[in-house]
Amino acid sequence: MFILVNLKAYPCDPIAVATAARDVAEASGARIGVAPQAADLARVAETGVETWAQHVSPNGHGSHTGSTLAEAVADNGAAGTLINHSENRLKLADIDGSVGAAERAGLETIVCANNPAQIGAAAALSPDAVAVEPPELIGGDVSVATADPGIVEDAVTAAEAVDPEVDVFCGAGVSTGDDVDAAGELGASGVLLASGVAKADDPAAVLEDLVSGL
Ligand SMILES: O=C(CO)COP(=O)(O)O
Repeated sequence: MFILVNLKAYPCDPIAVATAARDVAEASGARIGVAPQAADLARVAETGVETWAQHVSPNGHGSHTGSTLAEAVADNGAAGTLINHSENRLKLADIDGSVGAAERAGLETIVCANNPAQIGAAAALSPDAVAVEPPELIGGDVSVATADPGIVEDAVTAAEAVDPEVDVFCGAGVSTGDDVDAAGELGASGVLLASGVAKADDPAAVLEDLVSGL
């Protein structure tokens, strides 16, 4: 299971979380990534943790003010990028463009989607993974695997029908090792989470619990 911690724009210390994630990953052998704000990518990557961007733009170099260039993200140490997070939704053509830009820059890609129908559409763009995150469960206390297990199973089925090579992750409300285990039992091969770690008093303790069943 891949555990990707999305720091969003939470007011946490990205270096403290990244250092804790690196240490827990090394001690446990689990794969843990951290996705900080774009401006923090290089500092987070310097900790040695697997570093992800929260977004890349569909465009390449040129007159595109305000872009997050996939090439710049890769040059600053990111291994991969989220695309189309529920809080940063893109048009279909731009999701396609961002997947292409990320792949040209050598980044791994996870395209987020709200429901199984969108998961099927996202899988058709051939990212490395898709992630189902019901918006109403994001930031809540109950994990998607508990609150709506059917949406995870249906997302796995939808992606499999389009492209069996595309991994399926899930996210929203994930904060414990039991949540990670439940997601795996439903067919997910990774989880995205944010508030459970970014808002924790002791992120290292939460990360240790998250990997405890792996
Ligand atoms: O949006 C998410 C991860 O990308 C999930 O957020 P929470 O873990 O805070 O529910």
